[in-house]
Amino acid sequence: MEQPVVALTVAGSDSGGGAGVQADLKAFAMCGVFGASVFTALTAQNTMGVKGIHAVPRDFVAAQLDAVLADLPVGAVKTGMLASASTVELVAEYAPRLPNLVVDPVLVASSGDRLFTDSVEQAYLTALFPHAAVITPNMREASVLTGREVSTVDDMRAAAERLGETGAKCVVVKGGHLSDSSAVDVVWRDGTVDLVEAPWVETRNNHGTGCTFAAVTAARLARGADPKSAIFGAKAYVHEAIRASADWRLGGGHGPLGWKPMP
Ligand SMILES: Nc1ncnc2c1ncn2[C@@H]1O[C@H](COP(=O)(O)OP(=O)(O)OP(=O)(O)O)[C@@H](O)[C@H]1O
Ligand SMILES: Cc1ncc(COP(=O)(O)O)c(N)n1
Repeated sequence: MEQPVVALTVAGSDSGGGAGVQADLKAFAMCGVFGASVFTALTAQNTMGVKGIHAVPRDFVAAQLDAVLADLPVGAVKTGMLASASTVELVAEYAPRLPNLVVDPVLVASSGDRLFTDSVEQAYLTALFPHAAVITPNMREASVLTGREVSTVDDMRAAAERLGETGAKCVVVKGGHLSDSSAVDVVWRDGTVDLVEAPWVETRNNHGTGCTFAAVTAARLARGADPKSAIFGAKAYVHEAIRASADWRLGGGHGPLGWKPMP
């Protein structure tokens, strides 16, 4: 009998259900992958913003990682909100045991609220990125991480090349914050750059797009896809999921994405 493929998310809880672990597990399920979850933080959050963060102590993040890795055949790992430099460093220590590691360097929520309790940029750049199969900063995160403005596709390309110097095998700079008629992401791999595009969907329901993109990438890597096809599949899935909820009015702020099973 065929056994399920397993992916693991290491991320924060979004009490509003749109982002974080809640979004990741939904995306894994839509890709036919069983999801395990290590919580790094609880957030008191809704579509309007982040009201509070309660970080999980480092030792208990480690205990969760130990429990999952000792028992389940994890095929890929996605990290989201890691909440503190200490947790970023902890995940880096575990990285040799984390296959197909997709790092979404979450710094700020779509509401503009900070999602970390101290300065995590350096820990991402020097400790975690060198272990990553794919990293997925958005434009704002790429700007913070490179110390340069990222507001055009050329800037995204330059940022992707610079972030490739950290040792990450593949870099996706996501363009969800480009005001354009098309949603363009820049994919850097082995010194070559590709653009991946989808039509722009006019909606305010974009809470969790980044989490979902990285989770689908990890799910597809776990199922054996190569990085490029995993990323192109994630782009197609996110487009469909945004379309599925484009007309919803759930909550007073940035609403969540819908879902759609993906072969
Ligand atoms: N309105 C939209 N229409 C089509 N694609 C979109 C839209 N908004 C975002 N995307 C796509 O969703 C993916 C995630 O991009 P985005 O830049 O929003 O990430 P993010 O800022 O990390 O997400 P989040 O809002 O969850 O933090 C990218 O592929 C981006 O192009
Ligand atoms: C727990 C958690 N993880 C990640 C995000 C980023 O998602 P978004 O930028 O869509 O708010 C979030 N808001 N909350």
